[in-house]
Amino acid sequence: MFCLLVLMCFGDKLDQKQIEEVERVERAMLLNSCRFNLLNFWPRLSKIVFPKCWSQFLHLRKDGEDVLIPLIRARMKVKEEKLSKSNNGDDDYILSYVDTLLDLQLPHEKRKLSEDEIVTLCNEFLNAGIDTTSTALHWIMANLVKYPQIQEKLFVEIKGIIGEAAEEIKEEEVKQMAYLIAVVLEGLRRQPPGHFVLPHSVTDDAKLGNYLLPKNGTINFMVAEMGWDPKVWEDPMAFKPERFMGSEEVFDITGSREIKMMPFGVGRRMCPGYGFAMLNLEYFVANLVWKFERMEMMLTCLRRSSQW
Ligand code: HEM
Repeated sequence: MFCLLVLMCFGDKLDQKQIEEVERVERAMLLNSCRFNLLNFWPRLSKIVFPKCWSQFLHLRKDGEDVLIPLIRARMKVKEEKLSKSNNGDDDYILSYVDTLLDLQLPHEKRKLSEDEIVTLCNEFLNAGIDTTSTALHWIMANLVKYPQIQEKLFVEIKGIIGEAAEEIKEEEVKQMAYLIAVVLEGLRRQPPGHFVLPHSVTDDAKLGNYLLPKNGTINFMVAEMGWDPKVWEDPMAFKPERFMGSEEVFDITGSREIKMMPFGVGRRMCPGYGFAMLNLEYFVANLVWKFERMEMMLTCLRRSSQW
């Protein structure tokens, strides 16, 4: 997952050492982010009140820049070389996240992003996309191990669509697998990777039931509890993908019609990576179930043949 996101971010396959460096700086930033939140309360004052925390933040930030800026500059060079080539329709060039950031023109300020801003956006992209997806994948696979009958049903669906001989399930095939999609949705309902969204604030005084939400007040949402609400979900703590089956339409995870769960948030600030995350989860779950079940079958045959 990490290598995939790094490839999408920088467009080049990095070597193991570079990947490890990116992982080290991203992890350090992520693990310390709660502590550094302290500095947000009153930024000018908190720098003075918490000097140790501030200097650790600057140190980690500098460490991150030292690792990411050379990768961004290398990408800039590759992009310039590509532009200078007469043949522009060149084939193995992958458009990366950094490419789009380098092209971006801020409409109001009429300027491009600075290197510093690009580093921040790459940090956000990598930190927001990696642990969320891998945590969801871990939980879904754990449920499939716990409930072999669900795994079996999924295996039968996959076999029916791709045929017994196929080695790998492709991107376009996973979208035909209704039960697979239901398994992924049930995983995100039952164990959403984030129990909250990012902090939001109300732009005006608002009333919610008997409560007043004052203008600029920070609010958040109990994402996990929404998915476990017995008024909305029957037997909410059970893992039952079937609850997402039986309707003609695919469940609306964006909450644009009604909000029954919101693992990716909803509205304008909803996770921009939700389509990619869903595809990743469907792809990995399907291929893991397919490969390991087939491997298990082969091992059983081998075991049997050795007994004969
Ligand atoms: C299962 C996987 C994922 C889950 C559950 C998830 C969930 C979320 C949630 C709850 C938010 C906050 C939304 C809000 O505050 O209203 C968010 C924000 C965000 N996500 Fe995801 N996410 C996932 C995967 C990804 C991936 C793969 C990417 C990128 C490739 C990504 C990029 C982002 C970014 C950049 C933001 C910040 C958006 C902003 O500041 O407005 N996420 N995500």
